Amino acid sequence: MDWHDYDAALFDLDGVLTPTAEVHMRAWRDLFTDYLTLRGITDRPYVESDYFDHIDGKPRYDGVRDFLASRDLTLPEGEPSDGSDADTVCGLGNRKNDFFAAALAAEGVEPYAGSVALLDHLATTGTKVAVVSSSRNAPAVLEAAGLADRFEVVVDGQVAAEAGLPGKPAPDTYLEGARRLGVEPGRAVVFEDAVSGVRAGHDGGFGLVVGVDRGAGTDALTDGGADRVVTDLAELVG
Ligand SMILES: O=P(O)(O)OC[C@H]1O[C@@H](O)[C@H](O)[C@@H](O)[C@@H]1O
Repeated sequence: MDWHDYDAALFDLDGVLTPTAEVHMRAWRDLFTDYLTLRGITDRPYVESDYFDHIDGKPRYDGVRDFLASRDLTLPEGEPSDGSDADTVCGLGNRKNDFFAAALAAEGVEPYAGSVALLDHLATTGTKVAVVSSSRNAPAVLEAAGLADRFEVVVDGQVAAEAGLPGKPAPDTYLEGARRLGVEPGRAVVFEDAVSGVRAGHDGGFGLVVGVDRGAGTDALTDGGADRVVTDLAELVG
């Protein structure tokens, strides 16, 4: 990998820089297992592949809506300010966030060592870096992981909602990250562990889309638009 071929690297956060995709995954499992059980829906319980097929990488309320649609269920949209007990798309998403916040507070977060090694390397090559995450928790996770100071540009779920940008798999948040860095998408590399995210990078016309396989699978990431797939970002050092 010759980093002089590129001006910037845009990183997804959960599952790329920090192992928090797993924390989100558990929170979604707890939410939907409770939800389906309480409603007596037992014919198709929540299973692990539901996360990768319907939720992974998408903004909070899109994840709720898309999972419910997989079970032919719909709920009123509600408002982001809905309490976590509201039977709305936003209420369920906020309930999931209660599970996520509790786990983050209890467990803390350490970044992936290989990802830190790549960030250290990019600091020496002068490559610009940004975080592009669907999560509204991205600033808190970056802070908890000790990575916040490394990124001047962070396009997170809250920023996207305020700017009216559609979330992944739409390319808009990655394009906004490149715009804020002042680089052409064709000269930037996207790092993503979710199929929705590699699709966003591919459709945004980025110079290279790297799939990071943390469980989605090489085939799914390649089919989604990844140009190459790695299991650790240290593979891209030097
Ligand atoms: O609910 P939040 O923190 O805004 O996160 C939304 C999504 O953020 C993404 O980064 C994760 O891959 C998803 O699993 C998560 O659901």
